[in-house]
Amino acid sequence: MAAAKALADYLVGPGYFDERVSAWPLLDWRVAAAMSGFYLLSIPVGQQLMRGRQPFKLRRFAAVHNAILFSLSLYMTIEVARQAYRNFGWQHGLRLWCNQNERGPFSDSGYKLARVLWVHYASKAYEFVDTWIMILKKNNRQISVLHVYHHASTFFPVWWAVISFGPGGEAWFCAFLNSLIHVFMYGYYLAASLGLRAAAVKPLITQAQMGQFLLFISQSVYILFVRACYRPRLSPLLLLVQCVIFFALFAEFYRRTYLRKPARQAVGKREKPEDATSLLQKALSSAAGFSVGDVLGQRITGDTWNPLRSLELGAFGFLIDGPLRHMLSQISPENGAVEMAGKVKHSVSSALDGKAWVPMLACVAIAALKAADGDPAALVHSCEDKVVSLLLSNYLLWPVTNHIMSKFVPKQHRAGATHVVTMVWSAWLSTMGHAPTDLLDQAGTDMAEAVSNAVSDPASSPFGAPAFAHAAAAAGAAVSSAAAPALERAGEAVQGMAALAERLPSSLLEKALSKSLDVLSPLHAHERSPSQLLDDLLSVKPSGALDSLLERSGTLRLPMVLEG
Ligand SMILES: CC(C)(COP(=O)(O)OP(=O)(O)OC[C@H]1O[C@@H](n2cnc3c(N)ncnc32)[C@H](O)[C@@H]1OP(=O)(O)O)[C@@H](O)C(=O)NCCC(=O)NCCSC(=O)CC(=O)O
Repeated sequence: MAAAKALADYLVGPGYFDERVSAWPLLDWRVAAAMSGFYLLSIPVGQQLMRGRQPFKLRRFAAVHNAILFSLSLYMTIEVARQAYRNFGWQHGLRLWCNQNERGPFSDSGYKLARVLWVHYASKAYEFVDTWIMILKKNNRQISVLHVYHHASTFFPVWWAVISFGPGGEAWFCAFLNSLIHVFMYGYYLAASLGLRAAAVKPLITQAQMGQFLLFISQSVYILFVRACYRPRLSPLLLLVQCVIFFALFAEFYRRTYLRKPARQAVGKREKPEDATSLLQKALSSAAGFSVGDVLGQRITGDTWNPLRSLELGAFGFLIDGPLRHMLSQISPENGAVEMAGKVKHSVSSALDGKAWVPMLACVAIAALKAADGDPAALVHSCEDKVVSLLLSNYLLWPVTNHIMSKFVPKQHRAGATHVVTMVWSAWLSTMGHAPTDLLDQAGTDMAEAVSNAVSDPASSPFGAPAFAHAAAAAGAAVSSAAAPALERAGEAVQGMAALAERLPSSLLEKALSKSLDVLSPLHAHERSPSQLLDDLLSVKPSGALDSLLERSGTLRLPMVLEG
C-alpha cells in the first residue's frame, strides 16, 4: 500500500487529479476507457459486418470528415501557440521545454490553454472515424497495428492522463507540434478523398511524423531526467514510452512503404547495401566501439580507468546507439529511398547524417557519458558547449571516411574498417565528455588543418589508400590534440613511461607501448605531421592486445607517479 502511494506520488503527486478540470466532459476515466474499448471492439465487428458486402466509396463523407480535422488541426496549432505564449510568454520566461504546470486558480490564458488542450484530447476520439472510414471502404491494408495502436492509446490513457493530471505546462509543445503535423496529414487525406494523389509529399509527411516523435522523446528525456523540472511525471513518461514505440512502428512503415520496392527493382543491378548488416551486428559493433572508445578516451584524458563507465557505455552502444543507427540506415538515401549517383549519394547521406542524426546521437552519447559519471544534469551545458565542435569534427571525419571507404576499401572489409573509425570516433566523444570547450574548438581547427594537409600531400601508404590513411591520422591527431592539457599534466610521466618502455626487454609489446605513447603525446611537442604519426602507428604490429597494452601503460605510469 505504501509502495503504491509512493509510486502515485512519484507519478502524479502531489496534487493527483486536477480539480480544476475534473468535471469537464470525457474526463471520467471509466468513460474514456470504455470509449477506447468500444473503438477496439468496433474494428473486428465492423470488418465482420462488411464481409461479403461491396466497399462504400464515401468520397463526400471522407472529404467532409478530413476538412473538419484539417480545420480543427489548424485552429489548435494557432490557438495552442497563442495561449502558450500568453500564458508563459517571453516576459514570463517561456522556454521551449520545462514550462511549469501551475496549480491554483486558472489565469485567463491558463484556462484557455487548458480548454484548447481538452479540445485536442477530444479530437483524438473523433479520429476514431478514420478507422471506420477504412472499414467501410474495406481498406484493410490501412488498418495496421500502427494505426489501431495509435488511435486507441492516444485518446486513453495518454491524453486522458495529460488533461486529468496536468492540463497546461509542457503539454503545449506536444499539442502544438502534433496539430501542425495533422494539418498536413489531414490535408493529404482530404486531397486523397477527393481523388488527388500527392505521392511526392507522402514520404515527407511520414518523415515529419518521425521527426516529431524524436522531438517528443528528447523533450520527455529532458524534462524527466536531465532537468527533472516537471510534475506530474506520468504524462512525459507515457509520452516517452509511446513515442519510442511510434518511432519504431513508423520506421517500419517507412521501410515497407517507401524503400522496399526500389530495393527489389534494383536486384542484380546494384550492390546490396552494406547497411543490410543485421540489427544484432550493429548493436554488438556499437557496443564494442563505445566501450573500447571509452577505454581509450579515459586513458587519453589521464583519468584513472573506470571500468564501470566503459561497461555502461558499451550498454549504451548495444541498447541505443546500435539499434538507432540500424533504424536510420534503413531509411537513409543510401538504402535506395532516393536514386542517386554514387558520389552524390554518399555526400547527401553524410550531410543528412551530420545535420539530423549526428548532433542528436552525439548529444545522447554525451548524456550517457554524463549519466555514467553520475552527473546527468551536466548534459545540457556539455551539449550546448560542444555541439559546434562535434558537428565540425563529424563533418571532417565521416564524409571523408564514407567516401574513402566506398572508393578504396573492398566491400568485404568495409564494415570492419568502419568499426575501427567508429572506435576513434567514440574515443573522441568520450574525450569530449571531459575536455573543456576551448580545447575542443582548437582540436576541431587542428583537425581541419590536418585533413587539408593530408589531402594536399597524398604520399603513398601501405593501405594503398593515402586519403584514408591521412584521414585516420588526422582523426588520431585531433584526439591527441584534444587531450593535450591532460597529457601536459601527465607530460613527465608520459615521457618517463616511454623511456622506461625503451629500457624494458624489446618485445613487440613494449615497442608498441613506446610508439603509442609517442603518438598520444601532444602534437606540438613533437612537430609531427599526420603522415609521420601514421607511419608510427603502422610500425606498431597489432599483435599485442589493446588491453594488455593499456594495462602495461597503467603499470608503467604508477612508478612514475610514485617517483614524482
Ligand atoms: C502519409 C501518411 C499520413 C498516410 O499513410 P497511408 O498509408 O494511410 O496513406 P494512403 O496513401 O493509403 O491514403 C490514402 C487513402 O486513405 C483514404 N482516406 C481518406 N481519408 C482518410 C482518413 N481520414 N483516414 C484514413 N484513411 C483515409 C483515402 O480515401 C485513400 O484511400 P484509397 O487508397 O482507397 O483511395 C503516413 O505518414 C501515415 O501516417 N501512415 C500511418 C498510417 C496511419 O494510420 N496514419 C494516421 C495515424 S498516425 C498519426 O496520426 C501520427 C501522428 O500523431 O502524427
